[in-house]
Amino acid sequence: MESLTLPAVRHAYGTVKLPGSKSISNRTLLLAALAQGDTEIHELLASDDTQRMLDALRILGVKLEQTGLHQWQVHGTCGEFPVKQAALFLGNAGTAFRPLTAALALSHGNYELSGIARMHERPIGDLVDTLNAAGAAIEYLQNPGFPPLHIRPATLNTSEALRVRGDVSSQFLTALLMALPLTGEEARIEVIGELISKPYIDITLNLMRQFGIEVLREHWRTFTIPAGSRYKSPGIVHVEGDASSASYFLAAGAIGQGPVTVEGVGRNSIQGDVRFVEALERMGADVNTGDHWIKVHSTPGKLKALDMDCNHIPDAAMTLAILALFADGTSTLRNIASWRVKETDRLAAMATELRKVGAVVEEGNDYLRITPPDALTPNACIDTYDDHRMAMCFSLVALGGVPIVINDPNCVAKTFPDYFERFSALVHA
Ligand SMILES: O=C(O)C1=C[C@@H](OP(=O)(O)O)[C@@H](O)[C@H](O)C1
Ligand SMILES: C=C(OP(=O)(O)O)C(=O)O
Repeated sequence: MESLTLPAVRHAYGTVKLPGSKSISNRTLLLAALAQGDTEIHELLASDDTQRMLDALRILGVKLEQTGLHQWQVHGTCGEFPVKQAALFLGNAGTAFRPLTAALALSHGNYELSGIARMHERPIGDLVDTLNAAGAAIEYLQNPGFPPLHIRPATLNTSEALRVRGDVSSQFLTALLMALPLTGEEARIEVIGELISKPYIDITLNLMRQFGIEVLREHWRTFTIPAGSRYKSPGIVHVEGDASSASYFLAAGAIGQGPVTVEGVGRNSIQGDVRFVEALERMGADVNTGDHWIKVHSTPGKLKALDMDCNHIPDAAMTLAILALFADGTSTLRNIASWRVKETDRLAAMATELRKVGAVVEEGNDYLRITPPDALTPNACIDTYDDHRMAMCFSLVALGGVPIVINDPNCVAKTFPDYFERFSALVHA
C-alpha cells in the first residue's frame, strides 16, 4: 500500500484558497438538474464525491457542460430525468446516494443504485422505509436496510405526513426535502427521534430557497413543502469554500501559531462547520472572521482542553480529536454516535490511531475522551480506513515536531484531492 511520510514541523502560516463545499456542490448539482432553466455553477468542488453525482446525472440524461476549471453549466430537466432505466455507481458519496434514492423513487423509472463495499454497510433503511410507506417501490438487492437498491416506477401518496427517523443521518431528511417537490402536491415530513447534524438541514433549506422553494419549518420536527412547488434556476450559484476542509488549516494555525487564513468561507457561510472556530476559541486560539475569510493564530504553549457536544459539527469534530493531542489536559468530544456509520467506524478508527501517537483514549458509544501524551510518538504509521478525514486529520500530528506516516494518502480524493500539496505548502520547520 502506498504511504506518505510527513516530516516533523512546528509552524504553520500562510493563506489557503479552499476547494468548494462538498455538501453545497452535490445539492446544487441535483437541484440544478431538477430545475426549470439553466444554472451556471461557480467553484464546484472537483473530487470523487462530486464526480459520482456528475456521472449519475449524465447517465440520467441531464446535459452538463464544464465551462471553466471549476465552472459548470447544468441544463435543467423541469423535474423529469429523461432516462427511465439506469444503473448508477455512487462510490461512497452519501450526498449523492441518499438524495438520488429519494429523487429516483419519484421519477417513474427502473434504477439500480450501488456503491463501494463500505457504502453497502452504511444504513439507508430509515429513508427507504419512509418512501415505501408513502407508496414507493424500493427493494434491497443484498442486505435489508442497506444499499445496493432497486427502484421501480411508483406514485407517491403525500396526503398523510411522511415520518422519518432523524437520529442516524440527517441526509435522509435532506433527501426527502429535496425530492418531494417533484410530486407537485403539498408534502409534510415529521421527524421521529432527535434530529442529528441539524446545520446540514439548514444548508438544504437554503439551497431549496435559492431554487425557488420555501419550506415551512416548525422547530426541527415538522417540515411542509407547499403544493405547486417547482424548482426554478436562480441563474448562477456560487459554491462556498468547504468549511469542513477549512478545519484542517485552521487547526494548523492553532497548533503551529499561524497566522493561517482560509479564503472561501466566512461569517456569512451557510455551512454549520464554520462553528468549528468556536471550539478553537474555547481552546485559546485567536480567530478573526471576514465575509469570505477566517484567520487563526495562537500564542506558543499548550491549548486548553475541551469538553464539548459536537453533534452540530460531526465532520469538523474529527479535527478536534487531533487538537486534543496539543491540549493541557483531557478533552471529551460528546454526542458523536453518527461517526460509526460514516466512511468507516470513525470512533473506533480515531481511538486506535490516536493511541499509536501515544494518547490515552476512552472510546464510548457516542463519545471520545482523549488524554494527550507527554511526548508524541515519532514515525507512527497511521491507517486511514479509506476515510479522507482520517488522512487529513492525522497530517496535523506532524506539527507536534514528529514525523508521521499516512497510509493510503490518496483516500483524500473523496473531497480534497490535492490536500497534501496544500498542507505541505503551509507548514514550516
Ligand atoms: O448533508 C450533508 O451534506 C452531510 C451531512 C452529514 O452527515 P449526517 O447527517 O449523516 O451526520 C455530514 O457528516 C456529511 O459529511 C455531509
Ligand atoms: C460523512 C461524510 O461523507 P458522506 O457525505 O459520504 O456522508 C464526510 O465527508 O465526512
